[in-house]
Amino acid sequence: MTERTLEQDGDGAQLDTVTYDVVVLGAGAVGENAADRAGRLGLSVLVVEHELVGGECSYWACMPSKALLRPGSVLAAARAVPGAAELVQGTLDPAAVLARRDEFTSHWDDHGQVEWLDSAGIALLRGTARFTGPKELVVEAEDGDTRVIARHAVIVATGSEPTVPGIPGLAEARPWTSREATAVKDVPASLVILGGGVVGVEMAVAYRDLGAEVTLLVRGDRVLDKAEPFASDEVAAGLRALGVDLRFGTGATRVERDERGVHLTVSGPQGEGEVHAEEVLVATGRRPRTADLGLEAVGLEPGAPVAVDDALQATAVADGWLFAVGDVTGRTATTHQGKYDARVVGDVVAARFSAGSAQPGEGAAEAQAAERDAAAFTRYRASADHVAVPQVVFTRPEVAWVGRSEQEARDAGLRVRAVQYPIGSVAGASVAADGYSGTAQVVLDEDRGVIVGATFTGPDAAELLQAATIAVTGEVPVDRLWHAVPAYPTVSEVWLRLLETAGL
Ligand SMILES: Cc1cc2nc3c(=O)[nH]c(=O)nc-3n(C[C@H](O)[C@H](O)[C@H](O)COP(=O)(O)OP(=O)(O)OC[C@H]3O[C@@H](n4cnc5c(N)ncnc54)[C@H](O)[C@@H]3O)c2cc1C
Ligand SMILES: NC(=O)c1ccc[n+]([C@@H]2O[C@H](COP(=O)([O-])OP(=O)(O)OC[C@H]3O[C@@H](n4cnc5c(N)ncnc54)[C@H](O)[C@@H]3O)[C@@H](O)[C@H]2O)c1
Repeated sequence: MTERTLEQDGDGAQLDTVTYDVVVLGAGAVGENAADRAGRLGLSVLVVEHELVGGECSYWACMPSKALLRPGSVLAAARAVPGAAELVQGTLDPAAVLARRDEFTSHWDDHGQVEWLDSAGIALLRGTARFTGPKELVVEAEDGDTRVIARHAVIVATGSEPTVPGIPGLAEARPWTSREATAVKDVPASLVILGGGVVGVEMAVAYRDLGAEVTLLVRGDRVLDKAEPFASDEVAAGLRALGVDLRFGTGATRVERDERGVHLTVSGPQGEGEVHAEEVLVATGRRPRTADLGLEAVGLEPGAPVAVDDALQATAVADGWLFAVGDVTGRTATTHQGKYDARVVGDVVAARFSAGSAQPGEGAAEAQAAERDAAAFTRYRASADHVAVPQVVFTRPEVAWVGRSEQEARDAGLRVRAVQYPIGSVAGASVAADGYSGTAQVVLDEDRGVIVGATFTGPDAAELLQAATIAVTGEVPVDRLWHAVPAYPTVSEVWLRLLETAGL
């Protein structure tokens, strides 16, 4: 049910007031999914968005970055197969790559996503939302402010934004963040990247493929510090093979920009030095977008993540009306995992506050009871976040992992054994590419006889991941996995080799 009224604000001005059952802040991929499911049993849902419907992933993150990376990977795949390789001459066509990227971002036009919201019966209010109290917000827009009241629940899905370290001169040097890197119109001749996390390594590959000279400064001693160490080493070797100037133990201490580009004073194992480039990309992590959200009006700390439980309910706010999901929680940092949480929070909100149920034959009271008493791994609890989060890094080699690394498993007190196999040794890999190079590893829980983590590197490693995610999430005993026969000759035959190596 939706209501619209005109009220007077403190200055006597007329203020449009709208009331919805559920209000979602942020129409990124995560907010859209949460809104969709929250409304499925008849609750009225409003989404507030101050930029583009579709959020970061559609316009400045997943989609454009993968559009920039894919052509280089296709070229490399063709070059690894004699017969095709001879026909692949020269390098990428940057203009064509950027044109295809523009198609992926719908030229930064969100009308297609707005149509989807309409078709799903979700209302959209454009403007910047700020809490004024529990279940109450003001949405500021150019054509005036609107007071928004949530009858039952507010779901915060405002995402995250890049951090820019306080290196002297960096902010004034107009650095790129992931936004500029993914929306680039002209490929610079040279790029220096700060940070060896996911954005840093993916953009190093993309810009090298597009013809730029790339320098990657990593303050620690490895890239991708959340990956298994062997995967970090393989990505580092891959970057160097592509011609990236990869420097470990190195940070920028000062940055200046003039008409020739950016000039960084860097400090590393060889002492102080200088790096010059046309542009500098800051890829040093992200923070939740909560600084200007009026969180203080509901007793939360502005700028901090909104902490939530497995039902995605805010843990520090009374009365069970506030929920949060996606990057803003600090709990997930990828679109797929944020959307998983969004499905959970949507179902939780729908069950708690609707007069109906999504389950055939189940009434509202039963749905509420089912949600209230929900155990882990039911549709009402985001349980996979703790044990089975998948991540793919689209470098060359690709890296894909799920669940716990060997070290994380040991730190959690599990008695584990890591089992590795070189993927290039299976018949399917030798068909896929000459000189296929990659590694598969599973982390076996010796006490329970199940896989608690897996990592794959190599061409198209991403496509090996879902089988591992199913094994980890389903806690499939390895004795039973033995009977999941991989087809011959596919790369998936590495599963058989892993199990044999484990002793089956
Ligand atoms: C370069 C890059 C590449 C990535 N690649 C991948 C990938 O390949 N795969 C993957 O799974 N993940 C990837 N990610 C991560 C992924 O982009 C994020 O996890 C995802 O976008 C988070 O979605 P979200 O809906 O939580 O936030 P967002 O997408 O940031 O959406 C939040 C929305 O809220 C709006 N908003 C914020 N504050 C307000 C306010 N006060 N009022 C109104 N609206 C507001 C914003 O405008 C935005 O539209 C990548 C990230 C980056 C930076
Ligand atoms: N393929 C994907 O799924 C994908 C792709 C890109 C980004 N993302 C998501 O986006 C998020 C943000 O990516 P990101 O790469 O910005 O963050 P990140 O946390 O992955 O990496 C940031 C890196 O910068 C380093 N760093 C931090 N401060 C620094 C400083 N002052 N100087 C030098 N280095 C510094 C950190 O040690 C870390 O290695 C990630 O959590 C990731 O999950 C996902």
